[in-house]
Amino acid sequence: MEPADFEARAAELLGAGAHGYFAGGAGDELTLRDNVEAWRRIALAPRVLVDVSERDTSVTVLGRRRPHPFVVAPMAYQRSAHEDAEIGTARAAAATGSTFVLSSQTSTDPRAVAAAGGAADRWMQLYVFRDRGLTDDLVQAAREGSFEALVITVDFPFGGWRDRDRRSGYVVDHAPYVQLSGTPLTPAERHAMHDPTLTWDDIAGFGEASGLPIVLKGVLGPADAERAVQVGAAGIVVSNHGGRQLDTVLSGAAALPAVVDAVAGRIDVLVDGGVRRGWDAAKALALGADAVMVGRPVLWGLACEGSDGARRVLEQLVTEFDSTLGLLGCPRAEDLDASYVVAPA
Ligand SMILES: Cc1cc2nc3c(=O)[nH]c(=O)nc-3n(C[C@H](O)[C@H](O)[C@H](O)COP(=O)(O)O)c2cc1C
Ligand SMILES: CCCCCCC(=O)C(=O)O
Repeated sequence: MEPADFEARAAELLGAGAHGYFAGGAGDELTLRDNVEAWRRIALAPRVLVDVSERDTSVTVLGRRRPHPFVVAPMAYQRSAHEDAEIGTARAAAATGSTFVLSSQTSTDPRAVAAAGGAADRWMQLYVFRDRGLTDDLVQAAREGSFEALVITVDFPFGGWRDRDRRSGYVVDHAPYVQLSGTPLTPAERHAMHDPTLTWDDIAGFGEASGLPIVLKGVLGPADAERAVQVGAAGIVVSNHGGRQLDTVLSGAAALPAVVDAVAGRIDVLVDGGVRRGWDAAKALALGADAVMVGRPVLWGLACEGSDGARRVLEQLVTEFDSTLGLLGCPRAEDLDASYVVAPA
């Protein structure tokens, strides 16, 4: 099976509830679809007669050189996709030189994920729960597991309106690491774990408590990007949470240029939502992103072939990205700029 077939095959393999949870978005899923379409609408503008015999796909993020710009997005409950779960995804990331972000709603103990990933790059995504003890435990696990950064997700004061989950009545089929009780929790109960009182005033405290750089995930506008700089974040992820929170918000691709302008190189900017092909990543870097996060495609690979499937998805993205640099006449990823794309008017 080709990685391109994983999405359809995963729909057959997974139960309707789990598949709807993984695939679905908020409301009418307009943003979910627009995330993918927005990258497709941006045209590439190649240069010719450039020596592209050697290419350099590497980028620098959080002060560290990385072999390519693909970061595995944090995704909850990966055991519902495949028994390899987060350990499988972390191994796939390590095998492909991808940075791996572990969700707060991991099915697997972060220390076990860290052990499986070895020396590979990994960040911990942090949800701030009403029960701060749960959040503190995750920060502690991040320190013990040598996670390099904390990715605080700021677009989830509570869960989005997700019709697929409401209709299916989906209940997570295993006990995640952060488990409030032995009883399986419905999505609504899980959504209610999140602390909706979280504000900008709280962010610096997480950096101080953890000693780790903070990346804020879920910023969509220049004013919030500026505030992220002011509170000392090391980076932001321009993201609408894969279209799962508020339907009809703008795509990461559309939001990116204004955020990049506002940040003006002071901190790193990542983007996610709808990145499906290597050339999508090239467009993101051309518009000023330092790296991209990829979500569902990795999950589909995991669901179909476990860790090997997730690895194959990432390998294909990296190969496509490398090929894009060559055919675009821009052999170094870090030389991509706005002259290589034509965005829709
Ligand atoms: C099933 C699923 C679970 C997710 N869980 C989390 C999570 O625990 N924390 C988080 O910050 N984002 C979470 N996200 C959002 C992703 O990190 C990312 O922003 C999004 O999936 C990117 O869009 P894409 O799937 O189109 O690549 C989740 C996304 C999916 C699809
Ligand atoms: C069922 C609620 C889980 C919330 C955490 C996972 C997440 O971010 C998501 O988008 O789903």
